[in-house]
Amino acid sequence: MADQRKSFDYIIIGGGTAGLVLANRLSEDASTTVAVIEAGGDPSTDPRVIVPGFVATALGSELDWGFGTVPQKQMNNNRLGAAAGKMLGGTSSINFTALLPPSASDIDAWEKLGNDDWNWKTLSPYLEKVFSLTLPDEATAEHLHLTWPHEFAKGGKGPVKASFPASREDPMPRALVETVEQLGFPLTASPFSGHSTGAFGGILTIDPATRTRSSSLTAYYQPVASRTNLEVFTDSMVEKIVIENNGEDEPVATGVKFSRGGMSHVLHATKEVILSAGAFNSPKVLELSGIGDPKILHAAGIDVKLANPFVGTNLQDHIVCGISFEAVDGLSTMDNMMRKDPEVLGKAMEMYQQHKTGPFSTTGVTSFAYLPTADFKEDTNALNFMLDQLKFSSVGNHPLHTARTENLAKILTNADEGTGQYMLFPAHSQYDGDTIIGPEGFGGKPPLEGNYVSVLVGLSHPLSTGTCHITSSDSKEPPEIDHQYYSNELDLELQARHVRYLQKIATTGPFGALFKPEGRRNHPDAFIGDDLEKAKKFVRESSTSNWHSVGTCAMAPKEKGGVVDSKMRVYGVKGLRVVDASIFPLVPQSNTQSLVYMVAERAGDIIRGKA
Ligand SMILES: Cc1cc2nc3c(=O)[nH]c(=O)nc-3n(C[C@H](O)[C@H](O)[C@H](O)COP(=O)(O)OP(=O)(O)OC[C@H]3O[C@@H](n4cnc5c(N)ncnc54)[C@H](O)[C@@H]3O)c2cc1C
Repeated sequence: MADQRKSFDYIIIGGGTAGLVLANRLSEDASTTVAVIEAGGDPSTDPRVIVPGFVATALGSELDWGFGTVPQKQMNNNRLGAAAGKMLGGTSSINFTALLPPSASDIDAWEKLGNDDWNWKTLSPYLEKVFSLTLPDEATAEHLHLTWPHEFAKGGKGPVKASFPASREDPMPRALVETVEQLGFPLTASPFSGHSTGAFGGILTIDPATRTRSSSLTAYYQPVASRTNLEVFTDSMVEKIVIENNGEDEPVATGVKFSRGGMSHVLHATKEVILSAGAFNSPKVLELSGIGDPKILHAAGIDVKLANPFVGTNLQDHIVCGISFEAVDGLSTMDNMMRKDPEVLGKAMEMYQQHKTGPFSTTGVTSFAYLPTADFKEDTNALNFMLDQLKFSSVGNHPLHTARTENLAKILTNADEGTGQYMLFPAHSQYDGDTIIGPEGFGGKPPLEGNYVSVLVGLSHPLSTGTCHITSSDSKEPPEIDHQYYSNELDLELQARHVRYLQKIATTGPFGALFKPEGRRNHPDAFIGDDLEKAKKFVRESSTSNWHSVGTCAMAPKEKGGVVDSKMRVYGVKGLRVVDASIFPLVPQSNTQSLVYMVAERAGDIIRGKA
């Protein structure tokens, strides 16, 4: 044990993205004692975490919980990877570093469903509190058409450092922006404004000075690690929250039981236990502690302390599918890196070590677009049909389904809102079959021959929801994860339309000029043409997780499937909050790390009575 102290004001379960933000903020007051209990280790000196381009080597290793879904019925029974970081920094230490803030209307929808004060106005100031953004030099900014980030760059003073990965030598990001503009979708506003559609050069949470990963570990923990009122217990697996009935009207969370080095320990919390174990492990810890659906708890042999059938439900993710298009000769892609060509890897290492440039200085993703469903722009019949189907789809498998369909209907009828998030990755990608990343590494499948650029699209507002539950009382056993991707047919319909549209993007304007007209693609079924049914077939067989799982301890009124209230307090238990991606009631358009940081900062203010 780091110390002999056994009692703390706050005990945070999970030193991940949200957990370390809270650890920092709550321990600002030197008279408040804070403990963090983290299952993984401290990767502060691990190159797999520090060097952005090594990200693929961390996936599937001991730094990753290595979860996967059960076979997905609507996806040819494929089992999809469900990676999550297991170390200080959590998933912010293993993610692809893309910084895409949420859209305002999606956050406002959280308030509309019954979470008072959770709207864009109250949440957006935290963007500047969390992130600081360094602009590239003028010539690169000009090359990338970067007119929009200046205001944010001026205001953002937060500890998580962000920068642009694209360089003037790379024609792809600029070409994508110009082509998407030509297709009628110019960038409407800054992606930091909450009201933006169109394409833009991507921002990554990479420190521009050192070209290393900026995470909750580097930004929120390392600078305050010497505080004597903050203790972090690594390699410590939480088994359960201690919940007592002290004769009060409600049970009280009084401490945390965890194992370390084969020994069991208990820490006592004088104020609160805060659960920040992530979208898969937070419901697991609640269930192991006797909070959840009595049927699930009984089957696992656990006594019920508090019945709530919604724990571990409402699991959402931005399911993603993409086409890799064969590049024209001479276009430099990352395919040789993916094939682990020793000469290419050696040169890349030299560039990184000597100049902090080259493929290892980035995670590879360079540009993005938030786009509406292009088909609906002209085909109002198709749009109206979709809207009608949404009305009939109002009975889903979770009470929040109505809020989800209402939000999607609003978005579909507003040309300024995206339904798909497009991403450019400068190499081939193949997602047919199972995509669980094992020790053999990322991708799993033999690399394709040739040079490719992948354009991927993630469904911004999925209607399908799934579950994440324990099947055993043993905390070492993984939870059973079942996203039930595409179980709502409208998800398939929308995704198929987006994926079909990728072909239009890859054959238009300057971006189209980067590909061989009759070139190869990542799968024989990726030659979709106009055929929507073909697109659906490809989507079913070749989609994978965008690693944005959220929602399993939803913040919502209890009757709407809530597990926590709008102050993130677990219903029916005193002294227990959940603060992490699991509380998102509706997954918003965004990459999830930005919102996890924002939510955690706001939670810190709520707990300290500042919000
Ligand atoms: C491979 C990958 C790539 C991604 N890429 C991006 C991206 O480019 N951009 C983006 O915005 N988002 C990305 N995401 C998503 C984003 O990073 C996550 O949504 C976010 O970091 C989750 O934060 P969290 O605090 O909810 O959970 P985490 O950061 O996962 O923190 C949970 C912590 O709790 C610990 N823990 C869990 N159970 C226990 C236990 N029983 N005892 C003790 N400790 C425990 C874990 O080890 C972990 O440290 C990616 C995710 C993955 C998996």
